[in-house]
Amino acid sequence: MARPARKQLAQLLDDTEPAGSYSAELLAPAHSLRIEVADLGPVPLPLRAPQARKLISVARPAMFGRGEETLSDSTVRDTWEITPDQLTLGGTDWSSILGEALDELRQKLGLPPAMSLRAEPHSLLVYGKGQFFLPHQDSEKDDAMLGTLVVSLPSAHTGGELVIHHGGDRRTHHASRTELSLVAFYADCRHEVTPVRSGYRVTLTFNLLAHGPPSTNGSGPVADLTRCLTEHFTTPATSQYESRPLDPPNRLVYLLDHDYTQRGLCWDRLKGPDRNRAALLRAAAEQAGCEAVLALADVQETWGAYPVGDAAWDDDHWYDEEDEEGEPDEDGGGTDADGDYELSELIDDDITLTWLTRPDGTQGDVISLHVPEYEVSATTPNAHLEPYEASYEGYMGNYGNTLDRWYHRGAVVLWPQQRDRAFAARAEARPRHALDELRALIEADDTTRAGAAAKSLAPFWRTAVAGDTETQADLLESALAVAAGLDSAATAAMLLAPFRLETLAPCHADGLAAAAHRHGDTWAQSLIAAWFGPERPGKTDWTCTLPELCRALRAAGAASAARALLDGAWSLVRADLHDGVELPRAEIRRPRLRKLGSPLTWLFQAVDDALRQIIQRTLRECGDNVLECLMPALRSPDAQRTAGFGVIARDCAERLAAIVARTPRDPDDWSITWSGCGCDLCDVLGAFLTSRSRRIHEWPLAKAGRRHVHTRIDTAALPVRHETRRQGRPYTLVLTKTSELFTREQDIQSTAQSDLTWLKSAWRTS
Ligand SMILES: O=C(O)CCC(=O)C(=O)O
Ligand SMILES: [Fe+2]
Repeated sequence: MARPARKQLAQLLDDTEPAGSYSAELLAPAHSLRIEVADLGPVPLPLRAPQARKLISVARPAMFGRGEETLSDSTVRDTWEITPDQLTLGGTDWSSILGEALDELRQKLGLPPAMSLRAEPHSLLVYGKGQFFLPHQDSEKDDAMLGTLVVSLPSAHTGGELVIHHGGDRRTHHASRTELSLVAFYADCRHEVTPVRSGYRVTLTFNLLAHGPPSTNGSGPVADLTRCLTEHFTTPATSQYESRPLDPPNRLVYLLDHDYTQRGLCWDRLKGPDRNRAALLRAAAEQAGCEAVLALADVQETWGAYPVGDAAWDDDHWYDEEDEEGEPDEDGGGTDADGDYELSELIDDDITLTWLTRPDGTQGDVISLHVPEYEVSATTPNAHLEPYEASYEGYMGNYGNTLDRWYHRGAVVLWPQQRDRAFAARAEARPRHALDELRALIEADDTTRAGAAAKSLAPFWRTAVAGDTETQADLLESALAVAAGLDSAATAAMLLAPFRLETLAPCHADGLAAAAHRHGDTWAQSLIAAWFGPERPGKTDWTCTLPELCRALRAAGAASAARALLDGAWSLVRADLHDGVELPRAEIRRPRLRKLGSPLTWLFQAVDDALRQIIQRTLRECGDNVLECLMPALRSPDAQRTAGFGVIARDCAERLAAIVARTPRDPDDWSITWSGCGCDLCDVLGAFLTSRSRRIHEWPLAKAGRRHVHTRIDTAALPVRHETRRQGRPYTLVLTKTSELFTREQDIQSTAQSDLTWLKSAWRTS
């Protein structure tokens, strides 16, 4: 089979890669730089130990940044720092020498000539014996910041090497004894300073800032890339997980090699090879009629893996890094970058876009969009890059041992500009914008286009809208407005169906009413029925909005929508109530029924007369356990103000009076009403239970039979003790009716009596 276009495209971009590198080094004569430190004066170079000690006397322990904080922790970073305000850098030729050096470094980093680099002093660092800086990444303090420049001053020392990591590769830089050594590296490179073993290491660090016009048109094989894009967007996709061919993809996600911050992600500040590749892709996108934007991707890979020997990370790693050259090979096998695990096969990979810039490149949005593998293209496989996190799991069921690795990568995301396809591609990432665009079309009376665009959302709309209640709440109002403006009732229903009932609030009443007017009552009823479908809420808490929501719906002329919501809500509460009253165990049943008191109150406050009467009748028909729901509801602060509760109070009073009036059980009546499953064992058990006189039953019974009888007794919560006498064969099951048979009934009667007294005074029932 021909290679998919997205793979050809990745290959094309590989062939055109310029000779850029993630770090670059050069030397400059020591005399070109003159450093003056406040309170000390000029610092002669090469530096000697007494001078270094003087520097330390005006320095402070260096801090390091972690997230938003700046910390001082000598187990992470142990070095002395002099801040830029204490420094004056000069020398007759310094600015021209630095300018030339920066231009050479720019070239070595693969950046175009149109771009210029500027170095902004950050600090002067002095490392004495044993001092170091653990692996870290510098924070990008400025939008234009591209990386870091470290200028090591000539000074005799051993150890104290600057080690720069990128994509499984690392480079070690030793400072010169006689010259200035300049090392520049991109901001996404982890780097460290190994402990100084003797002497002093002194460095000047600079933020590297990039300036220059954005590169607009990439040279090279734009025509081939254009052909690949066209092919990608017109050929049915194939997925390793699906045998049937899919629709042609609506998106191509090309993964870049470097990681970027949200602020730092823009076309003219891409790093190393990313820059040229993105420019080529952008030019090809224009030719192929595609939109191209930048994005950030979170990538997770799961590999089959096993540890190699015992090469664990140990304290000596500072000194033996040359021995650890672990290169992953083409197919991903081989040793991982740490040299700790042998990778076997790639089990799974998962790519999520987390940030998407706007087509005009000005801003971006936080998104969470999963990208299927048939939309992904990358010249550099993840395995060739350095993960920001890795975790090894021992034996994992089907897969044996696994190694999970996580990467952050920049990405170029492309989609066909063709109207509806571009709309769909953008909408999946940003449903909010899709709704705004649809509203704008509707407001401009372009309902034909709005209809077609809205319809194109169908394949992914449910997933796109399936966020938390807050996300949904942000979308529902617009979705209702759009639905009300669409000609097609089916498309309007598709747009609204994925919202959940919990999201629906009184503020949505007007929107829902408008949509119901546009598409009819039956449409609204079946939409609401869909909200009560399999994805309906598991709990009934959301019903607290019903009184206000239904009042607002009626006021907006959508009484039938209100009724549909109430019918649905009542059927959920009714089902919970019926399940609840049947529970035999009081300790489980009581709290469940008590909790249903609130939804029932809200329903009463929301319903019309007809439904209220239906509910009252249903409650009347329930068994006496329904009191465990109704009495707490009648005692709630809202009860007196709730229409229809007077009738409930009267019904309860009648029910309670009947319970109080029951003749107490004869002291010699040990009969228990019960019915079993109809099997022979249940027949025997039933005969014993219903007998007035028998209290104890001794029953030789094998294990399976004993278990059946236990289960029957326990699930019905019968006042019967069951014990097994482990003598003879089979053992004997001894059943004993307990006095709870009497006390339970007495308790029910005395609770009923006190409830009745309270009802009579609080509700004036007679
Ligand atoms: O001293 C060095 O070479 C590097 C210091 C460093 O990494 C930093 O200041 O972030
Ligand atoms: Fe650093």
